[in-house]
Amino acid sequence: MTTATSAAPSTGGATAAERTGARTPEAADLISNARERIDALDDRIIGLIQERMAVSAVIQKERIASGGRRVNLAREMEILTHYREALGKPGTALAMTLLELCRGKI
Ligand SMILES: O=C(O)C(=O)C[C@]1(C(=O)O)C=C[C@@H](O)C=C1
Repeated sequence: MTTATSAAPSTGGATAAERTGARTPEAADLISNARERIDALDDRIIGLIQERMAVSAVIQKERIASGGRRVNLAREMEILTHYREALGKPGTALAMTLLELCRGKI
């Protein structure tokens, strides 16, 4: 087994081991590739959240213009349940954060 000590010029001279915490070049390679996929997924997730915020703003504007309130708690309960059923308890926290991003703090 070789150790992961090769320097990476594109990242300020840190070794693959330092960048990834791996102890072999093979592990460092796998981790680097998987991190690229995670970065790409995070970019898509952020884009989807921004799209969700825009759609939510359309709904809220229309409801307020029609004389209604910004917030619809019954709908928020449906969303919280949806996320909790899909992701467990942390899903509820995630949905609450999404709702805060979309309608502000209440
Ligand atoms: O579905 C609505 O009625 C919305 O206004 C959208 C939304 C959301 O972002 O999901 C935002 C605020 C409401 O309190 C409930 C849900």
